[in-house]
Amino acid sequence: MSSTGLPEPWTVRFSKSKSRQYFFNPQTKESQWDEPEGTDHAALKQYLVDHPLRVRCLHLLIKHKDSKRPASHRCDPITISKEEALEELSVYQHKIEQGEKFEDLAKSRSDCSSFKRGGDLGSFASGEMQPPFEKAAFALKVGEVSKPVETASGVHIIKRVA
Ligand SMILES: Cn1nc(-c2ccccc2)cc1C(=O)N[C@H](Cc1nc2ccccc2[nH]1)C(=O)O
Repeated sequence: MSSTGLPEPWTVRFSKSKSRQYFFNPQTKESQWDEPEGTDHAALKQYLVDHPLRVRCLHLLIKHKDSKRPASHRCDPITISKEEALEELSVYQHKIEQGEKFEDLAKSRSDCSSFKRGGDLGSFASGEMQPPFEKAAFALKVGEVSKPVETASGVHIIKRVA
């Protein structure tokens, strides 16, 4: 039995087309919706808590002059330095710690086009976001807020919501 709770060599994957998880045997190339016979259901459940196939996050992005796309619905062009962006982000970090709603802060300040949805990026799997963002997002527990995260887009605060 592997740490997944699945009998070897079964793995668990996510079907984007069906928006549900499925099970795949890399030896036989079989795939199926149901858990394979002999699955330790409790161990599989815990594995998926510790290793989510997908996460859903909100984020607040502050771009700077060296961002890969230094443009925003808020103002063009963006001229602040990365240091100034980090300084401003720390103000929002404090507001979040003081209980201000993440969505409201993202709507008012985020330079990502997801601002209109309170920074909601929807759910995503590994491989869909820039690596530093993915690493930070998948390390969060549901409800947790990250420390500042730097990507080529700028500097972010991330909140995992599912
Ligand atoms: C990844 N993504 N999703 C949306 C989005 C999602 C839902 C609704 C509207 C927009 C926008 C983006 C996006 O790349 N936006 C970029 C900025 C950006 N760069 C990111 C890097 C990682 C995660 C989110 C990021 N957002 C932009 O507007 O210049």
